[in-house]
Amino acid sequence: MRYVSTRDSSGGPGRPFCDILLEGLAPDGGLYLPEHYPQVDGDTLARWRSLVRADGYAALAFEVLSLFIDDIPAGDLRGICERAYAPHKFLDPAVAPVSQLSDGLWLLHLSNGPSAAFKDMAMQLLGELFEYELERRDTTITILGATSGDTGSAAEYALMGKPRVRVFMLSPQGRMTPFQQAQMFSIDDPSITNIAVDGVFDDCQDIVKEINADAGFKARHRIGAVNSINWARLMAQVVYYFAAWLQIADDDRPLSFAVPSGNFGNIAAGHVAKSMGLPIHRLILATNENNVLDEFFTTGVYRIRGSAETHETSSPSMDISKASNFERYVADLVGRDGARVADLFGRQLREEGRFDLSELRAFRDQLETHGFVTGSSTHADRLGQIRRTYSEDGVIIDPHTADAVQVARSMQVCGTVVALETALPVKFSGTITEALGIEVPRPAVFDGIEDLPRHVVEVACSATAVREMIETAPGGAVSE
Ligand SMILES: Cc1ncc(COP(=O)(O)O)c(C=O)c1O
Ligand SMILES: N[C@@H](CCOP(=O)(O)O)C(=O)O
Repeated sequence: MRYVSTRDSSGGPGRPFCDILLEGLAPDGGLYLPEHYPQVDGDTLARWRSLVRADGYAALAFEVLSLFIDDIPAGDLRGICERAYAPHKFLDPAVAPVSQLSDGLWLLHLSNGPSAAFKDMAMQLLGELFEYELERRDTTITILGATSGDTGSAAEYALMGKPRVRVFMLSPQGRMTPFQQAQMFSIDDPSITNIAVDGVFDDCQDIVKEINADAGFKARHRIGAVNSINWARLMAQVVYYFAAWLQIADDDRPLSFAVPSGNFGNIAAGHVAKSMGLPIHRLILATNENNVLDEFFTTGVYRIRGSAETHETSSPSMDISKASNFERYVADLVGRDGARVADLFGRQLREEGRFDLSELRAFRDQLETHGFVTGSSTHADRLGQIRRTYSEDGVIIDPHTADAVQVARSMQVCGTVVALETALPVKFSGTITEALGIEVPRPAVFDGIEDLPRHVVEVACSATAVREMIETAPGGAVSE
């Protein structure tokens, strides 16, 4: 499989997987996509159903990833998957189990990994892939990431102690929950630098993109990415849509997935799974009050918002108003026309802050072809769904999962619906206590993290300031 940038109109040959794994963002500012989505037929799905039952999640991951990666020998890739998805790393050895609520809605549990959020599902794999490829090339990488609360700790847990990796993680100062801050900032590792930026998540993400666009700096420091701008993140997330379907559907019937959405990574993986032939009826996209994506699917207009218009909500990890991965979906909508994507994302968004695809035939047909339906949720909705799910089923869901459950329950989608559970409630205990009046159970592994010393530096919202930090930190520039 070869990969091309969403903004590439050259028609030239694509790049191999391991190159784009390390590169993250394409040099033209676009995001990498596979040249085509590999197709999976009914016989393969039937074989995978037996496989996942007998051999578990890692075996399924190997099968799915083999369709996207042809530059790692099969035996090595199998080992990578087995290490990434070793059952002992997850609170449930099934890795991504499902359960059903009494109203019929299913939950896909994705937050049983080391950092208690769905990001672990991809980040554990990325940690293994980076280590493997850096050793094979005998080189190093400087990971520059942005987090609104969950990507950061998942990445740091996955990369901590890996000798060829340095991490610089930007987060919006004061906008993460006390638990999320404690999780990240308590990490005491000289190769990990937590940077609290005076801004919102989108500012952090913009800094990451600006620094990536500086080709000289990127090459000098071997800048790589762990955000979902890195295709490997999305690819890993595709696996659990298959895992859910294989666990729930015992025939060929389609399922719908309700996905709490911010940066459009999680649901983009669902779009890829559907495009590969997984029987998916609807992709139900749920936003919080920061509803740029809901607005797009309702009107055809994509209008990004600045920090002043980005609400601080009780599902804070989704306080995002510029959804990075949306570019991948738009590339599919415009038939992989790289020049058009470059114009929409590289020019129109920068100059006008918006673009309008309402007249595009593919947009008008998207319900038929791609199956997106959307809605948004409020603080009151979130509290209501947390209360309802607890009182009806004794299950505590986190506020982001509650956004998905709210939108799923408010829609008349026929057939079976699976809501993606994206974090453990302990990460957002304030909101849970507000809803239920109880303390949230805490896995023993997180006991006392708030009392540990904090390792974080505060910087102004500027790429220059971050560049300087990378430049002066130990293990700096690489000389060829
Ligand atoms: C807990 C949680 N749920 C949902 C999301 C939304 O996922 P995505 O950004 O991939 O749309 C995020 C992060 O953005 C998150 O951290
Ligand atoms: N919710 C994320 C935001 C970054 O998204 P990513 O999927 O692109 O890494 C977070 O918690 O950091």
